[in-house]
Amino acid sequence: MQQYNTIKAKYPGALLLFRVGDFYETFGEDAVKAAGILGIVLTKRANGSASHIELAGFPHHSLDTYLPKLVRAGQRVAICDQLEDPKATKTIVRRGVTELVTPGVATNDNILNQKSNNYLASLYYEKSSIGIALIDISTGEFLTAQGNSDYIDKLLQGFSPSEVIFPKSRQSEFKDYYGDRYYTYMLDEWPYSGDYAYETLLKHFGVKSLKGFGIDKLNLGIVAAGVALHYLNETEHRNLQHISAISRIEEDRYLWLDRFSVRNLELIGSANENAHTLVDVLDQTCSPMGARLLRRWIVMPLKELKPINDRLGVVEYLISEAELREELQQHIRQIGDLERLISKIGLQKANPREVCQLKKALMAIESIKKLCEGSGSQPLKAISEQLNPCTTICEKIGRELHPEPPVMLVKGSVMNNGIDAELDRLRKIAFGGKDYLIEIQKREAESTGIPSLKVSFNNVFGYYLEVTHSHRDKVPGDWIRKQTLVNAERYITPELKEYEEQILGAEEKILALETKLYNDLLYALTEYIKPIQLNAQLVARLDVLLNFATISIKNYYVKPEINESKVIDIKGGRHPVIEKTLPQGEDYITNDVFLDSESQQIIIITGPNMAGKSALLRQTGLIVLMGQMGCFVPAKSAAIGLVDKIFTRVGASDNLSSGESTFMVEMNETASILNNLSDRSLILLDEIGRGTSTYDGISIAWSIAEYLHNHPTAKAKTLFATHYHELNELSNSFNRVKNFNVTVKEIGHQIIFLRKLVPGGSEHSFGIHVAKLAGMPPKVLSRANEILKKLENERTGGEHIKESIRKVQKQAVQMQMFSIDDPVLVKIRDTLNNLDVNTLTPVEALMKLDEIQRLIKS
Ligand SMILES: Nc1ncnc2c1ncn2[C@@H]1O[C@H](COP(=O)(O)OP(=O)(O)OP(=O)(O)O)[C@@H](O)[C@H]1O
Repeated sequence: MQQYNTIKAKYPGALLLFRVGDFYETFGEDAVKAAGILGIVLTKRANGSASHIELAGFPHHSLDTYLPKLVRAGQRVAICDQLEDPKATKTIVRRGVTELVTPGVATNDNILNQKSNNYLASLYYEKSSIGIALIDISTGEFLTAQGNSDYIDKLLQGFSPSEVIFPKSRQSEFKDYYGDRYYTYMLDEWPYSGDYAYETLLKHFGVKSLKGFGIDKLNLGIVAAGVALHYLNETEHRNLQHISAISRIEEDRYLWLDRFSVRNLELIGSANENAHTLVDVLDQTCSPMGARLLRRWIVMPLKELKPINDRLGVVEYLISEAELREELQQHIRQIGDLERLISKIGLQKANPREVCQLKKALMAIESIKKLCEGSGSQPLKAISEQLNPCTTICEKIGRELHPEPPVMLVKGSVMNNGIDAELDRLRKIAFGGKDYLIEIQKREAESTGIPSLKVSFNNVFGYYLEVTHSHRDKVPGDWIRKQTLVNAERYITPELKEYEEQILGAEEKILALETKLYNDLLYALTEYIKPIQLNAQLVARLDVLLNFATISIKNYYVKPEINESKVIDIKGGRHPVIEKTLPQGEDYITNDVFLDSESQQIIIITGPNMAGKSALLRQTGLIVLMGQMGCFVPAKSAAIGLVDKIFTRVGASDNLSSGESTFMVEMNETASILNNLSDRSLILLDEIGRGTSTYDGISIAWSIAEYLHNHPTAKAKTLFATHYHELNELSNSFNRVKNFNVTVKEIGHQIIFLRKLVPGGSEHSFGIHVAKLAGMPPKVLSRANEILKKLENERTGGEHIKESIRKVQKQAVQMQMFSIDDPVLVKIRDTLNNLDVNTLTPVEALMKLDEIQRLIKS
């Protein structure tokens, strides 16, 4: 217990699994927790003279079953092993923690999800900027970036780390922003010193500067990255050769999706667990690496023409080459999770069967290389050139490793015959010895005249000769009797014992020698980590492109035309996810959407509840996003002028289920769009302003639309779905605002959703009709209809608001005219422009303010 307590104290906050013989034991509070989580028996054992301590344990070979359960329950688990052979020591066996497994630092296949990365995020705060590093120890990826809290939040959303670490001093800041969204761990301040983190990185990569990685200017990112490595070291992960590079997340290369877009467009996850997401529809990859890369491409589409067109070109080629496509996919299926496999080699944790899989993967890569080489596509040829089947090491594995090795080394027969003379000799003794025993049996049976004589083995006294009682008197005098059974007796002889020793000794030596030879092979493999990692990346890329081709054929997608214009022209567009989930027999109604910065910048979409407004907004976002990912799109045709940012906002009550959005939050977030607009942005606003009273809502929605229209530089393309048909008035005063509505047909008291987008506004919301669809009692419905009629008759509703709006509009126009070149405003602007804020004292600032105020009053 003394040894236990010393080790336990070194890992505060971790649940310690303490190896005792064949068991992992937990004690005290840990035992109570483990018993609860794992459903194992909690017992007590005497601890010193008076007290007792709780105890719960499980057999060591069940670690793979129990460890994931503990980690998934949010525990940090320190695995404490016996570090020497108990037989070789007379005192207490030496023990130490060999791994600290946390949700974000895991290599066990049972903890990891094949199709997603398992990132650890490390954050470092400095004033209003944050540095971030993302590391996946299971794949070797290591990325860094820095920026404001919006950017960092968006990265966290996109990469969804399993654990976030940050300095203790930022606890409240982090909690205020994220609540309990992430599993977190807080570190002391000291590792965050710039020098320490920088040195840690230099040492890890064995370099003199970080320039080669292109991150030398990211001073905050460097601290976060250094601390991430420090944390891996603290959690006893020291063989990190597979983390061979770090790269900058190049913000400017990717289409910016604000964090709401990742969620609202339901790209890789949804607030509603049962909802289908884009990735569910798009993912038919053949390898885990491909599946993971696809997720990355979905949240980080491109925004430069050339790489997008390169991807689209390969997809188009692969669509036309069915045979090549199928052959490539067959080979990719053979490769398995090469990326995680090579990481295990880096961590020196790969088992013999995994090394055998590596050989198969490399052989498949050789075939893929040939197929791509012989293809008629330049980008595929380029992939072929970079693929490296690592023939030398592949042959070495084939020569040295048994073709079908067991998972565990202890089972023996891992290494081939003929690679080590000593191993061959020992095997002859161990296995040939058994033949010899049969010979002894035959010889003794003949010489003693006991035909039923048997040589057998048990754990108590090893090899023995068994004689039935009826032949007892034929037993020679030099045999030593060991055991008497009901109808037989067991004997040993000196000859038998001598052979036994040789055989058992040989088996032990074989295990030791095989272990050494196997470890030598593993070590030799570490030389190949980099080329194999590159292979894994290239295969992932190929897999995703093949996947795009496959699903484009299956789902009737077309090649989009991506261009440098500022026009989005989608004909016959569909929502890729909804079209897959419609009841049988129901067709998705296609729609055209045209947006540009000249004549149709903002479309106000009205229509009854359930008409398909949100679907239309989202499908437009998704089509743009898919096109810029390099995938074909669900439409008849799509010409997309490059989009650099997609912003999405959904009115407060749509988000209520996730408990996140209040009207206030909605407004804050909308403000952030308005401050980050560009000429190539696409904005999807879904019932903004509906979380408040009609008047407030309309006023806010109105002013946002007006702002977007009148923005001096950024004519951001906007789809604005709303229930407030009063907003149709906007088109009267703003020439780039156009009204559309999603049609329905009224037949008597019924409405039929036609779901077609047509020009023009709509007059009602049909909310009461939807209430009927939802099964509201008829009494409530008829009363609602009555009240509606009354309100409409009194004209206190729509018309009243519209009149007020018209007045506001007139004022706005007057204000604008007033502001164009008013000399007072010009003067104020010049005064402000001439200020040097850096040198201004507070008193001077006040005086300037006073001056400006007087100007206005004058
Ligand atoms: N073009 C379409 N073709 C077929 N079905 C559609 C189409 N658009 C939408 N739908 C179906 O109609 C449902 C409602 O659509 P959506 O949520 O877009 O309506 P909405 O107009 O935004 O309604 P609300 O105003 O109540 O939010 C969708 O879940 C989908 O099943």
